[in-house]
Amino acid sequence: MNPILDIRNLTIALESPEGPVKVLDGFNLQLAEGEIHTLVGESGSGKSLLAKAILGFIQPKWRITADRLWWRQQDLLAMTTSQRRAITSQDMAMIFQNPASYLDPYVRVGHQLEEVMMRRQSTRLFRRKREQREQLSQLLQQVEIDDIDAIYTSYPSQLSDGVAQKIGVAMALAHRPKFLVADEPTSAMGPYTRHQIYQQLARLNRDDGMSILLITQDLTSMMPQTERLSFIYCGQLMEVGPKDELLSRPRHPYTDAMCKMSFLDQSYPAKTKLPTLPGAIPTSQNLPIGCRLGPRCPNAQRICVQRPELRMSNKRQFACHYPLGDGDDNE
Ligand SMILES: Nc1ncnc2c1ncn2[C@@H]1O[C@H](COP(=O)(O)OP(=O)(O)OP(=O)(O)O)[C@@H](O)[C@H]1O
Repeated sequence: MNPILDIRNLTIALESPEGPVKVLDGFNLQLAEGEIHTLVGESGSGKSLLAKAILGFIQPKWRITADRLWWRQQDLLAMTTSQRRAITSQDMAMIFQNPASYLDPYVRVGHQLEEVMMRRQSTRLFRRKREQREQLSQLLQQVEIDDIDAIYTSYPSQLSDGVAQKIGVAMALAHRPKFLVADEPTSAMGPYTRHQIYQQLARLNRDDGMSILLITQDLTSMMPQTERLSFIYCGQLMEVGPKDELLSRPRHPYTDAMCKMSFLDQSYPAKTKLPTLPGAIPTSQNLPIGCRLGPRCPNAQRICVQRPELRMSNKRQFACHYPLGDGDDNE
């Protein structure tokens, strides 16, 4: 695979009163051209920070290091801010988790959408206002917004969370990006609308070759079209590989737990105690040493205070001293 996005050993350290905290700890991710990839991890595991690091939405006090943070073989960390911005605005887009973070509360939604189209598309396409309006209407229909006139004249505070999220999807897709990072893009939507939005993203993937990194807290909201999955826990990569292999035969105890928690492989009789990992996700001030899953892992032993190497097994990689199904390394 010649990845369009190649991330190796990415670490993001944030300042805290106790000193720098590695909220992302040596993370790896490779994305092939046209791939749909889902990143799964519980709240606070560093998914959004990873997305922001890829797109360059970085605060000056974050310390970011990596052996590689490459986009199409270009080193993003070696670029100036304006070089980076040019690549991001031309090739990439992000659907943010919280629409309020990118909608201006004082400006009508229609005006904000027009601004995005004007900024991101070639002006040649917008010789006439009518053309612009038509394209916007098409875009809004694609994200399942029917009452376009009403939405146009609304202020963000007048939108429901679901509609605001759809506007976020439309804004991200306006310039037909080559790479989309979708951070829980449908969390405020019902299952039918989620399905429609995922269909639309899959269409753009098929027709335009748009690569997609979908971010989610649990497997029930992943895109069904996902080809590969990555599991992240407390900033560390646990396992990555083809979706079907990981779901049918997880090697990492964390992948296994996430599958069971998402009820993917079992149906539970009424009143059965649901499977969860013991304990709670640690705060960033109390991160365990070595494998950060250690204190919650059913397989953990003393050696787990040492960080396990990422092991390669056929098309998957996992970081665990005591993986499930050991002896399967020749799968
Ligand atoms: N700007 C920031 N300043 C300080 N700490 C931050 C900042 N952004 C995130 N964090 C911390 O970094 C860790 C990872 O946060 P992040 O938002 O990436 O998690 P996440 O996996 O996206 O969670 P969620 O699924 O709830 O959005 C958390 O402990 C969070 O509190």
